[in-house]
Amino acid sequence: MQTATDKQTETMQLPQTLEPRNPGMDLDLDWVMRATANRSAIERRAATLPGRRSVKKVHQAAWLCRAITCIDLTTLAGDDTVGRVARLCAKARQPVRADLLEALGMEGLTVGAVCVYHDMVEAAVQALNGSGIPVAAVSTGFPAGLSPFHLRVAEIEESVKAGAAEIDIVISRRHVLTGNWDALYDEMKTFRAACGEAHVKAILATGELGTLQNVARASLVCMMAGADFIKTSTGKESVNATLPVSLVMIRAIREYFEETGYRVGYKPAGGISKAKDSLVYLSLMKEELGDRWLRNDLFRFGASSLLGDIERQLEHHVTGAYSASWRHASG
Ligand SMILES: O=C[C@H](O)COP(=O)(O)O
Repeated sequence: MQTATDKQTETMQLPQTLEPRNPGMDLDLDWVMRATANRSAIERRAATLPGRRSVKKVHQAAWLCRAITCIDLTTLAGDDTVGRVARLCAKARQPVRADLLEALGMEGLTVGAVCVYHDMVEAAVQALNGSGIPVAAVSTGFPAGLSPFHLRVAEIEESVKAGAAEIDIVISRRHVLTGNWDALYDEMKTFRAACGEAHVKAILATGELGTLQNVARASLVCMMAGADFIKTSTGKESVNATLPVSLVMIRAIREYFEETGYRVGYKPAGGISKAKDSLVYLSLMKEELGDRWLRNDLFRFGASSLLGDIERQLEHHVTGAYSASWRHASG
């Protein structure tokens, strides 16, 4: 008989490439200026999310495995070394202990990508050779994005040359804060072109954009300029991924899809370290955008420590030893 995990696994044969691409469009300033965000309504809706039973217990292990496939396993530290990146890549190839994966019928499971600074791209590409796991490089003067423009463009080109298949660019927050949407569009379009065949994620650094309305408008402008993903944060701002910001960005993605027919991906990043939070995000994607956005070509977590907690929770699922806090959180 087919188990719930089997059913989930069927739809978990995930593409490792990000299709279809968003070609972008001309900047539509009227549309951008129409975008608003009602903070209190957004916050009320966001507040209901974590308390709800987001995923039935019988499906939790399969959903946690799905969350793993959506992780951009990240190290972005000044003291990164080739050795640390090699260890991270080994974890990316086999994110959970083999006996747990076997017990769950999830052999062959990998994370979505490995995310590093430019200098570590080559080491990651080598360590992931043959695995099909792409390397994502943070770029354009990450995290502040304040280096000379031509150097930011050159950094993208260097990372692509070194083998990065995905580029996580940071936008100039000042363009948003001053309402200079033309400048943001041109910047994003130039970054997009420099990526060539590599997919581009636009990091909005939402914690520095002032208002949810700015988040909505910046999301639209980056999608119009051809972003394949929009991403909340670098992980280095004082406020990173939050549920209210996620709702605003996800709804911008929905609006863009309804208007253009192109699907843009979503990547919440920074401070997501608990398995139960990953389930809240997956439920949010399912409720707001539908099942298509539950695959890793359209959804990623930017996270350095989420995998460890998911592995612990999967162990509890396999051994039947749920922690009291997990039981409480998941109903
Ligand atoms: O893009 C990924 C973030 O930098 C990771 O942030 P984190 O270390 O808080 O998980």
